[in-house]
Amino acid sequence: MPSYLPLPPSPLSTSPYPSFLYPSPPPSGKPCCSQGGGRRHKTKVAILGGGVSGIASAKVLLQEYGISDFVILEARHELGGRAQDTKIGQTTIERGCNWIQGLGENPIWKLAQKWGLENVEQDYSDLVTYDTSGLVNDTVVMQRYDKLFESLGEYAANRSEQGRVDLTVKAASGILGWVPTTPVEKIYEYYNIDFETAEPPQVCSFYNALGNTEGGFAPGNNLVLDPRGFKYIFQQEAYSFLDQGGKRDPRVHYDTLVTEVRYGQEGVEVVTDKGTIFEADYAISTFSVGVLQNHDVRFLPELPEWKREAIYAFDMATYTKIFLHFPSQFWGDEQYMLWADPDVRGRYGIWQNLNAPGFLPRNGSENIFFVTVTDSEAYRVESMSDQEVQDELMQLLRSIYGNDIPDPDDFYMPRWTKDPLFRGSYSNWPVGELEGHHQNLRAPLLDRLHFTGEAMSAPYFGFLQGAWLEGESTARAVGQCLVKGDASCPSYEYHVELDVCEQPTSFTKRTGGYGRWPKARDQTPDDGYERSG
Ligand SMILES: Cc1cc2nc3c(=O)[nH]c(=O)nc-3n(C[C@H](O)[C@H](O)[C@H](O)COP(=O)(O)OP(=O)(O)OC[C@H]3O[C@@H](n4cnc5c(N)ncnc54)[C@H](O)[C@@H]3O)c2cc1C
Repeated sequence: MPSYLPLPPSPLSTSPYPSFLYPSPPPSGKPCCSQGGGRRHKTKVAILGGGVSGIASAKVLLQEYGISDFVILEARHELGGRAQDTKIGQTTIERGCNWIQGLGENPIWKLAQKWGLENVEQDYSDLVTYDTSGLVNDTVVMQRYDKLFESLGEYAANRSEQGRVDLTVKAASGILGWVPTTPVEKIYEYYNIDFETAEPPQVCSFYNALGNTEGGFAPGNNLVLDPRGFKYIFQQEAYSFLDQGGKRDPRVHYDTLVTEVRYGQEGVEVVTDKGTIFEADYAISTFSVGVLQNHDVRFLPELPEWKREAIYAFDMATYTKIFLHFPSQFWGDEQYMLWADPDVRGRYGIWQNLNAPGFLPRNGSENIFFVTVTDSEAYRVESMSDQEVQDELMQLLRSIYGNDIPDPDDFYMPRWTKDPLFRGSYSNWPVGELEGHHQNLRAPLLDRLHFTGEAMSAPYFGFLQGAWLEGESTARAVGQCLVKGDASCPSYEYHVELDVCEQPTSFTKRTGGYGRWPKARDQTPDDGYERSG
């Protein structure tokens, strides 16, 4: 048997809590319930999902271990996963990931350079704020928040060093004196926390969610503005090692939905919606934690309780960008406009100007203003029609910029939570998720069924680099088992039961300092009104 862990005991034998979903037949050597009359294909490794993690896994298997006998099973018509785009007017806009967050050694930055991806430096401090009274003097609030953010970093490090328990970001902020009460204070906090984590401070783990936005790499957040879309670099990278120009490599099965994964000590069987069964020595699941939480794929035997605990203890957050295309630009040149809603924190709060200097040309035909909503506001808009959302947005914009502004001539809003292939936009580390939970999230089952994807990356969860690096590292584990034999499989830590006293959380997860935000102004912008403080 592989040495990496004691065999997880049968879910039924360790846990009095099987889920009520389906009966769990006892695990045997063969993948559970090995039967079914569909077409059968044998392969060494079945990669489930062709997003960034799936591509990185395939590349490592092939280039580092010489394993060419793999398949990628992808439900969509193309590779890239959450790197996907559409057009508004004549402009390509990113439905999903938009920034390269962290430069230098960040593998995503390296791919961007390798494939010549067009991107522009983002300046989060280039902003104006409005509330119901008009343009707001926000300097004092910003300075206070920026100070708080610095102290939060130090406080987290000190607490963690002393072995003190994790808190929510809201609790930690409150302890340090930040209790936002005005709409401007609330939107500025939202800009610094929710706009990154896609969940509110009362949910986010102080130690783990408040990391470094550049993900430990050299500072810099660059916005991708490329007509070929962000996905271009991932697809090009895949095509560079796949056969037949990539797109037609028979190992990549597009439009193929995985419906069931049967795992045992000798291998894995993967059943698709086409009735085909892939018999693999190993499988690598790249499904988002949202997909795992929603039972979109049936696992047999049922995932053990410790695995389910890890899956449900983590969060799949929702971050929704709503794009409006106008015949002319009526907003300012700043990169950001913050709206401090008087009633609901974060409602249509963060606007981005795609016509800022250095972005799309000003006064051309492509005038794009887009707003981001998260969490409960994202769920709210997802349940509304496009027209209802557009009407609300236009009412707000007219209250800010006047009744004369034109109607949009194009509109686009994705619905990530409703999409069964994703069930949200990216993961977030909530308070209550222990390091041990996260180790359980990553741990393979019976050494045969591996789990990868952005959520499994402790330092870079949520980010593209998390997806890429985790895909690579999982493929290395599988490659080692295949090439050197089961006895050399790397070990993964996992815990059938988590004892809170033995599982302290710490603030060392995300390396690279605490410079995630704040979006402090380097200098006071010349925006035509007097600032105090
Ligand atoms: C709105 C939004 C904004 C974001 N912004 C940024 C950003 O600016 N910077 C950044 O670094 N990251 C950002 N991210 C996160 C980033 O996109 C993800 O971390 C990364 O793309 C995840 O890659 P993955 O391979 O782990 O997962 P995925 O991309 O989810 O790959 C999984 C694949 O599995 C497929 N699949 C799912 N179910 C099945 C099934 N049953 N059968 C077959 N195939 C299936 C899916 O189609 C998908 O292709 C953003 C994401 C979103 C949605």
